[in-house]
Amino acid sequence: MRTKIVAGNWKMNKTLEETEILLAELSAKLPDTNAEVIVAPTFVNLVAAQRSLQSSTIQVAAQNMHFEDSGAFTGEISAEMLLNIEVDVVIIGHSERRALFGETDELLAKKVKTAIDKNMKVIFCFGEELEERKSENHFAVVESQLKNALFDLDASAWKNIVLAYEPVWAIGTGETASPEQAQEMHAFIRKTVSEAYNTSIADGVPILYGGSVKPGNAGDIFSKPDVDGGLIGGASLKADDFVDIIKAI
Ligand SMILES: O=C(CO)COP(=O)(O)O
Repeated sequence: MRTKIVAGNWKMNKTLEETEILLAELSAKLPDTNAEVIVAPTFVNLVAAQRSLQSSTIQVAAQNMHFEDSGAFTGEISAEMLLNIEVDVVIIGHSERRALFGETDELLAKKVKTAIDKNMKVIFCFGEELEERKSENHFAVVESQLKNALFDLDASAWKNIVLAYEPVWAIGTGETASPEQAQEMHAFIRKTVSEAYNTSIADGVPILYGGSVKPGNAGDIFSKPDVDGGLIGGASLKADDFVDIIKAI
């Protein structure tokens, strides 16, 4: 049985006060669930989030990190700094980091390697753009994103990897991949991991779907056999919506 995960990527949203209010609400309303629940507030609010969630099962993740431990990297945050505040989950490779901040597969491979070396859990994001789907290149794009950033990892690393398939055309657009499109791609991803490693690694790795997941569509998407949960953007910023999505798993 694979781990089910519902993770909220808050992106560049919520002040300190808003973070504390949302987490208090979420903690109070969190349903009984076997799924892991993760929230990723912005860096400056991670310490407060950890404090607010001290007696909760909700885990805290960072949205990004640098691959070096320290040094002259203005504006960056290291794995060491995250671990020092007890954050051991990190989102790497989000399409906004790739598209808006120029993060390449090569850079992402370094970040993943550092996080894995430090025994952190990595939520690795990838997915095709609209043009790539229209030209039917989506499988090739996803395969190369996985290969370039992950397939040099030792087999033992995979116990700490979570994959998050986020088709760029579905992020923040209100347009979701259909449950069938998500299942088709997730099955392809699992096959690709199986060919690169083995079936036991492929069967064990949680694959999340992300892109306009809402309370109204979460149940259908999560019902697919290769969809192990979701990475939620906009709908994770409202406690009631996020709770309803958790209930749908
Ligand atoms: O990018 C996402 C999560 O990382 C998805 O964002 P939305 O749920 O707002 O489409």
